[in-house]
Amino acid sequence: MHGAGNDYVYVNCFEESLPEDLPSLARQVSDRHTGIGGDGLILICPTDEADVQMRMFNADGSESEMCGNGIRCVAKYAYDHGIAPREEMKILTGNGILTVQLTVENQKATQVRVNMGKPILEASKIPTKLEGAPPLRQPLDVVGKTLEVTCVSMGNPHCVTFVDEITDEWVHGVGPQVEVHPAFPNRVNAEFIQIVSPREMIMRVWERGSGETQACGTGACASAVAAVLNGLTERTVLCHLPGGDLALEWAESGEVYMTGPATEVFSGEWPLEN
Ligand SMILES: N[C@H](CCC[C@H](N)C(=O)O)C(=O)O
Repeated sequence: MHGAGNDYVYVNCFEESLPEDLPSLARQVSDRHTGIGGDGLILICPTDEADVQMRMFNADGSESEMCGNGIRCVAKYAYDHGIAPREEMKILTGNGILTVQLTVENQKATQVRVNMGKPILEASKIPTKLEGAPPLRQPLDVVGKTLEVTCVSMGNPHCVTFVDEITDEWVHGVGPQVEVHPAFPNRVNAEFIQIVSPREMIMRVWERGSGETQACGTGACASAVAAVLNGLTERTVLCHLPGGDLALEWAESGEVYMTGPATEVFSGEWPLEN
């Protein structure tokens, strides 16, 4: 499945039992040459705390607290496959229980609106060694330049840099340095944002553990919060990503809402003895 091109291999753990070593399974299935191919592995699991539980692993096998494009696909899968045939659903994540609202056409979910919860702005909870709540336009030294970054967590850590034009040099040159910068004890996702208007922005991302992806839902939410805090956009903003568009709203109530697509591409079998 994919959400705006951010593709993961999903496993229905209501029906499958998996090996202990999930990080190595994530690395194997994510390989686009020797595996199935994806930005990572997402498990759809039974839980008595919500309709389903989501666990998400990056392509390098590291587990993340939250995945915005992933939660939309988890909700779609749970609805379409009868696990939770409800248009409003609760999903347990590493960032708590989140509520999603499905748009259904011909008995299939097509669009999903997620209440992503409130952004985490305390530097120590992002976590980052930079100062601030949140760190706003803080200096971050990388090879050859000092960035001005704004850091926000949506349950997972994000480091946002506003640029005049997003280039490969930013994403593939600077992104990997930001990901592993010592200012981020748990590493970080690195977003690069070009503001188009007070209600529109363009984003590319170098993800923690996966490299550049076509979209990043939590990253888009974190970037919208950073844009509002820096006075660059209104609280409702359309985010254009290489894989598609996400509609974001940082409501006055404090919650961030994200609306976007979710697509099931194909299903198949992966021989576990691989
Ligand atoms: N693509 C995901 C984010 C994955 C973040 C992951 N790379 C991390 O380690 O936090 C999304 O749509 O939110």
